[in-house]
Amino acid sequence: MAALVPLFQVPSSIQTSRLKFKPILGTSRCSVIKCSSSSSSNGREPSSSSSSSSSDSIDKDVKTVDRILEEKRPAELSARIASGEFTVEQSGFPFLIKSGLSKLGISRGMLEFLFKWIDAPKDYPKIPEAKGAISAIRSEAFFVPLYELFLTYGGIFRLTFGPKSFLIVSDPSIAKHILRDNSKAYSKGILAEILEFVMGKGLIPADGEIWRVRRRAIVPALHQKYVAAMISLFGKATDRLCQKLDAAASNGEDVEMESLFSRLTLDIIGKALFNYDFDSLTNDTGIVEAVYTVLREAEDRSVAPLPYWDIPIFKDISPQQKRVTAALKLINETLDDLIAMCKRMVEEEELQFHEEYINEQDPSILHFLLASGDDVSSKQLRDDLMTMLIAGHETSAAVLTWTFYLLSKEPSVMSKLQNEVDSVLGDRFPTIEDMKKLKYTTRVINESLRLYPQPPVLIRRSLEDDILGKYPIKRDEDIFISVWNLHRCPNHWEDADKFNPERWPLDGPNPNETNQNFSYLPFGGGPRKCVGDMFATFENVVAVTMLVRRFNFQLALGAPPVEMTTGATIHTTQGLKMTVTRRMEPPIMPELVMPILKVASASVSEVDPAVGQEVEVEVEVSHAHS
Ligand code: HEM
Repeated sequence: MAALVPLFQVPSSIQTSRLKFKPILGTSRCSVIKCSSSSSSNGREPSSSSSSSSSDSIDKDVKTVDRILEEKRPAELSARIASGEFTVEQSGFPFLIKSGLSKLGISRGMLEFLFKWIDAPKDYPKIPEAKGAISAIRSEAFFVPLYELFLTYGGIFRLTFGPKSFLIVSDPSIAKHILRDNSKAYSKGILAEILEFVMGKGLIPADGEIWRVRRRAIVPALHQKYVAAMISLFGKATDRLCQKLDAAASNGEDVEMESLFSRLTLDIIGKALFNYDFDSLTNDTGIVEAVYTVLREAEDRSVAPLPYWDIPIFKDISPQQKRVTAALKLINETLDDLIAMCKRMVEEEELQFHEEYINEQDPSILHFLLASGDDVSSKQLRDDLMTMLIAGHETSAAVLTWTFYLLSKEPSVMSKLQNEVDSVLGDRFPTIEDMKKLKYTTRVINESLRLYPQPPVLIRRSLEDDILGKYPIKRDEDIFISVWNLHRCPNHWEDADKFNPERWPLDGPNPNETNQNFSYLPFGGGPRKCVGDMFATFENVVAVTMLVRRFNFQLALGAPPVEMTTGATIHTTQGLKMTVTRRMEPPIMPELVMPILKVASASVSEVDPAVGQEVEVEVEVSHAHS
């Protein structure tokens, strides 16, 4: 979730002109995120296959300029730091006394002890500070100019707009410190404030004791057997989408994939969380509309220049706010009904609760929580369900959207992917056993998550003074950890902007924040790491495999350019319009076998909520029937 409010709260009158946030690299660095609607880049004649020598040489020139600029940038920064621009000068009375005592032979250790409290902050270098024109970042997804600033100012810098300032972190070791090693010293800050209206004290915004108790209750619900059982749910839901695409392919209609992916993942998460079929791929019922009203409001609040929702009279008379209140009421009532119904089911059940408990009729997380005897108020349960509904819906939809966008730009990756799917699945529904075999598909998802992390920024607030890298910080600092920057850092990644699933060896471990030492953190890290990482990975793998084995996807002719905008996750500005065609040579036809209670093993990284430690576990997965 990216709450961006503060970036946009400062009036332009207090901007300084010392540094303009003008992208230094020109457009080439960002070309991967744009495609024009002209015929050469609409996916029918992918630009990557063009081999004209003049464009090659232009490409080379651009790369050389990029490289020179990239090499120059650290040098410029070093020169600015060396010039003392970012360093507080050592002057004043305490400094004079200290240097006098030093000359008298007092040891350095003793001096440091004596002067610790007087000049501690001044002994440290000052965090590089970027000040600038807000207009420059308003025009595009806010994390793109943050990337340019990162190249200039380094792995941690302060972004200042008048009286407000934020620390932007793009250094893996500092990210590790905040998220894992000293996570207790950080809260969710602004994020919790913005999401309160919809998530209450749910797991994402919650901090402290409430978070600890709820995390302990919820993590066990996503056990291996549950995730395995979800595979068939993913398959059935994607099959409904395939039917829709089949009709579009027959009629020669283009489809807007971003909204279809949003509906697919809403249908999945509704069933997975509380056994409710939104059926949003087929119907626009009141509840589906209510969910979208609330989701859009959460995103609008994230980018609002001021907290309009708190203005006393406005919030009562604004039609949009009235719609939000009505939508929340409908969702809450629906959730209350579902909770009540599930409670009755659990009461009537001959319950033998155990670690991998699962109810065959209703394998939902809600059922697990109630069966576990989780002592929780209905309000808290509602907050948790709503949190997971949002967390598990928008993120997966965004991953699928950008994966298909990337695939449409790289036909060679698409055909390699289709080959794997044909040979592993044919036209059968995927099973849990297939998840281990679909290695290239998983790498495609890994790589898509590297280029388009969802969310692109993690938000924290310091609860106490701390030291980040070599810089001391005070409590109440708002911090944005830019996963976008970490995932595209040119020093860490070769050809950082290139969609290249081959960068992850097929026989290597599944990349995660632990084995990539916090340079790659698609699901966060530390005790607050995503609880749905395995669920989401399998969901994406199932959806991708089932779609690409039946269809080819190309950007539609004349479609608007695919550009990014930020809400909670990275959205497109105008949708992802694609032409879908049935594959010419369909794979060997159906062996619709769904094995019952087979056993497979999977390796996942999990955080023990009790101790907040990452552990790599090898687990047995019992696969429930389809
Ligand atoms: C591809 C899909 C997904 C991505 C990329 C993703 C990513 C993330 C990330 C980066 C965080 C850490 C946030 C932070 O540290 O501030 C997170 C937290 C969380 N995610 Fe996911 N997520 C996905 C799917 C899901 C699903 C399917 C669920 C639920 C079934 C889920 C539930 C949660 C929850 C509850 C948290 C908060 C955990 C805590 O604070 O203890 N996510 N997710």
